[in-house]
Amino acid sequence: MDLGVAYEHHSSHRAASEGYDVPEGVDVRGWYDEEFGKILTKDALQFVADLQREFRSHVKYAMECRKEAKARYNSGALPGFDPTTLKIREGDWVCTAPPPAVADRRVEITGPVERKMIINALNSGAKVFMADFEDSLSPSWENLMRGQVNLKEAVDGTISFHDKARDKMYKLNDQTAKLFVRPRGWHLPEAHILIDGEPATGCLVDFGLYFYHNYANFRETQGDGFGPFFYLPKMEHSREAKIWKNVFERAEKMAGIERGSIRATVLIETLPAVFQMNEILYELKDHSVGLNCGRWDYIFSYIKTFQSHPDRLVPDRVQAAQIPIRDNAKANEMALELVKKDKLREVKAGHDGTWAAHPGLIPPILEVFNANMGHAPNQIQSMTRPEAASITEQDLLQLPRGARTMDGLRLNTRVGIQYLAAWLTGSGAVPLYNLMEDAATAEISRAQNWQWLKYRAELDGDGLGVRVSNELFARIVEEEMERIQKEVGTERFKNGKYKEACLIFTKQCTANDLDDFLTLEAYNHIVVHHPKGSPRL
Ligand SMILES: CC(=O)SCCNC(=O)CCNC(=O)[C@H](O)C(C)(C)COP(=O)(O)OP(=O)(O)OC[C@H]1O[C@@H](n2cnc3c(N)ncnc32)[C@H](O)[C@@H]1OP(=O)(O)O
Ligand SMILES: O=CC(=O)O
Ligand SMILES: [Mg+2]
Repeated sequence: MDLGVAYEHHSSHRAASEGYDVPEGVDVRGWYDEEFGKILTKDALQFVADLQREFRSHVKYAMECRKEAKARYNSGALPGFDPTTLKIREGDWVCTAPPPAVADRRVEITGPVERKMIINALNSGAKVFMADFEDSLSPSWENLMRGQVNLKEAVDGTISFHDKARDKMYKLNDQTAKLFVRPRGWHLPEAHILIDGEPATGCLVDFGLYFYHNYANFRETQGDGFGPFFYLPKMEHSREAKIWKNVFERAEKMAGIERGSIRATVLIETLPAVFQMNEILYELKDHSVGLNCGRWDYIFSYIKTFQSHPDRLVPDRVQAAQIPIRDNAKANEMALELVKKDKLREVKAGHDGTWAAHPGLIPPILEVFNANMGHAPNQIQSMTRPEAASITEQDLLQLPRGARTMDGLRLNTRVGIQYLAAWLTGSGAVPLYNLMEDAATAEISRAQNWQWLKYRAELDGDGLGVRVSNELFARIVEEEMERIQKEVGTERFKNGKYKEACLIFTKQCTANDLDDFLTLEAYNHIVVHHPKGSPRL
């Protein structure tokens, strides 16, 4: 496997072999840092290696199954309910009750595992904080390992941060949000940790290190005897949930804690998973704390699943997630109104809670949920949805409606390149044009451009009925790069990774076949192996 990784000397970092004490078969290729060494202990790495060895063939098989499903969709099939699991969909079973610590989750804040953000999020007044190794984190060695250090201190309650420029100290309040951790999706490798000569599975590293170091403290101080708690992203089938169930049970056994202690909320954010919700819950039923929807990845997955279905071209993505607009009171008011409308729809549809990408959104969201949920901690018992039983495959596969415009193509390109440039330099979530952009929204930009190029989509709204072509796209890329340079300034443009981002983004938009994930290729550009004794993979 050639990951095309870079080999660099980090003058401030010592060789891995000088520091990390690794178990048999484990090779840490990321640089050595004393703080990271407290996470990458021999015992913790042994636990990760045990998980990897026990589950790697299951993960490989699940990824092969994804490929087979993709081949079926590419030859015209539509996703649908699996007739062989009808019994599960119609069966009389329930998931275990939510642990008391997280019975009320009416507003949850999300954000990367960055030190200041973790403290701000835990102090934000939200019921839950989802600390993210996924959509909002660029998975560099630095970010991942620093993130583990930060989370350990957060669970210990000792985390602090000094903003030197503002001489401001950050520390935890007495009352904090309950912590959930979102590991990476099953598809991403962790190229800085080799196990038996192969890159480890990214999410097993995220989960394994976090669980190993925090389960005991978490259960004592945060989970009322349960936990730790997780969010599970980007799954496409219940067999992937089953791997998580087995991983959880393996971890519970290692820790000597009761089965069902670890709890997880699954994000339904791929089109195939929409037809697997019961099956996913069934697999995880003793470890479940419900489902949530990931709308941005869902849109991306819709495009990806229907990549060979030109009758399903999607309209302009229009916008990503709202965040407050600081310098324009009127625009801010309008943004908050949009957020409230969106959240009202969710609470009325029976959601027990919702996500906020920024602390400034918590008060308006709480207002909507409090007004509609009253004093009940959730709507599990009170909300009945009789019509849910009659939802058909057709309902879940409606054709997209809406306009495709030149502005949409331009915005996808401008935002996609800027996001990727930020990601390559270590930022996985960025505010762009007053919206929150992360890996999922960037995937929409990239996949939508690909789809429109592939099928020479006709763009409305320009009055000329222009069709998207490689020539048109090349011109747009050039113009949008000029615009980006003007907006960010020549110096930042020159020193940033805009050109590298542009190359990766345009290559993927114009590829003959749609790459499965933008971040899978981009990852090769951020892997930095310590050179000592490391032959090319
Ligand atoms: C599709 C999905 O998967 S959604 C989930 C994944 N995405 C995310 O979680 C994105 C989360 N949001 C963010 O990362 C940030 O809000 C951004 C990057 C979009 C904007 O961040 P900033 O530019 O720092 O925003 P802004 O300057 O308005 O921040 C004001 C304050 O709020 C804090 N803040 C902003 N967002 C968050 C957050 N999500 N969690 C905690 N604190 C936050 C900032 O740290 C800053 O704190 P300070 O006043 O102490 O310095
Ligand atoms: O993870 C959330 C999403 O919308 O994607
Ligand atoms: Mg997502």
